[in-house]
Amino acid sequence: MSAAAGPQRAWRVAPGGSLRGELRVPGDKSISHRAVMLGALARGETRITGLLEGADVLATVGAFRQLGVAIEGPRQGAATIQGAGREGLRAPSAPLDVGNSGTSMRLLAGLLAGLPFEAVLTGDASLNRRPMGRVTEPLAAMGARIGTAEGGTAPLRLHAGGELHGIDYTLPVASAQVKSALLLAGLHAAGRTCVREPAPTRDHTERMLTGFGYPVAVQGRTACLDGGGALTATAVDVPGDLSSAAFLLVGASIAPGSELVLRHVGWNPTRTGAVTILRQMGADIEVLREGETSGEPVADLRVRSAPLHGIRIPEALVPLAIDEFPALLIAAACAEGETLLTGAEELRVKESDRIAVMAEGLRRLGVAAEPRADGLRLVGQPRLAGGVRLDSHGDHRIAMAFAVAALRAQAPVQVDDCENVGTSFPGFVSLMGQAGLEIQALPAAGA
Ligand SMILES: O=C(O)C1=C[C@@H](OP(=O)(O)O)[C@@H](O)[C@H](O)C1
Ligand SMILES: C=C(OP(=O)(O)O)C(=O)O
Repeated sequence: MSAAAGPQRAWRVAPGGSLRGELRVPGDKSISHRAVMLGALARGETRITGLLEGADVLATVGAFRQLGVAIEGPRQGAATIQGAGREGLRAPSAPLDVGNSGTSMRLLAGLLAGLPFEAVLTGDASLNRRPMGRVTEPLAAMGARIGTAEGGTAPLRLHAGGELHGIDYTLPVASAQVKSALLLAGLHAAGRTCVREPAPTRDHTERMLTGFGYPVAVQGRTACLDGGGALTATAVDVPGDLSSAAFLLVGASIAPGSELVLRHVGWNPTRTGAVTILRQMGADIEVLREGETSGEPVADLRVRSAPLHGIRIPEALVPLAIDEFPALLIAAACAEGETLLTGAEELRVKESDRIAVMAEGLRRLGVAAEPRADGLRLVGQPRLAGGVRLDSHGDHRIAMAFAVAALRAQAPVQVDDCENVGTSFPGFVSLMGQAGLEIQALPAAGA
């Protein structure tokens, strides 16, 4: 856990105010995980800059150290990995505990499947409740032997051996984690592995494999690779995380008098759904400069407050904004009229049931929110209730979304169970403080 997230368990967030300034958010979590993984699998020295030093990425780093990979850092976003190829991985002497991180667990399941030694992947109570059959079943079809807990959840026991063979697999859910797990397994499978997705999802694995010199054939929604090749170490610069930037984009949009510039944010089109949705609601978000770093698009963004109106969120945008819904629902809560989210049942199996937990918090904030099996309907309010206590259920994104809601509340908002903010956004409290949102750490949830 980062020092910035600290040991505090609850926050008291001051109401009102505006967000102003020029900021840089921490590195992209998805790209950081992949940089560590591919660096560990490659031959030679991979230097990473801009790496997210959040607990989730540190869990991936820790897992590779247990597998015998020499990793220096991370320090101020810089890390150096001495990769010795997949053959260089060694049997871990204890279970690989990846904490709260679904990305670590699912991608490692693919990457480690079929190795000549046994490894156990486990996590915290939240992660060990999340569905893993979506990766273990197709991996078994490739020849992997993986034991799960009852109900297909973690801990996952990856048995030694089991020669892998390629697969042509159509994903039943739009999931970049499942796609990535199968492509990583495909690297060491005999023959060709093809993954077909029902809707586009983040393509960082495909891009980064190409950057490490491993050819991936992408045609429409199908990605294929041939097993048996090698990755070559390279340098990776990780851009800022648009999923973290989303809290600032929403906060500045809803707080009158705000203006923020966010520098060097990842601007991959498979991740920009939240900005498209906010713009459809009337948000004033401008792209100041576009570029590219390590094969990933980046941009500087300017956001100014603007009157928002409710919308029917297009279902095609849901996978492109999947982690941003806690923040987007706060924008909707402050928008005029009704917002309808559908096609988002995946939100029920994240770090918490994000539909149920957001609906509960929104109702406490005075917003009529009706959860549905696959989404939520709500009617926005000109002012949110204050003096309320909101439970994030240990979900980092929910805790940050509720904190941002205070910008439109009439009295302070208390957010409970905030430790996990350090999994994806270490330094959230101080960065928001710099921008103008005052968050006071309370010693414990009951304080
Ligand atoms: O591949 C990734 O890095 C991620 C994919 C998404 O999960 P799903 O693939 O389960 O939708 C997302 O929610 C997660 O935060 C990161
Ligand atoms: C769902 C998330 O992450 P993960 O699946 O890696 O736990 C997230 O960061 O919102």
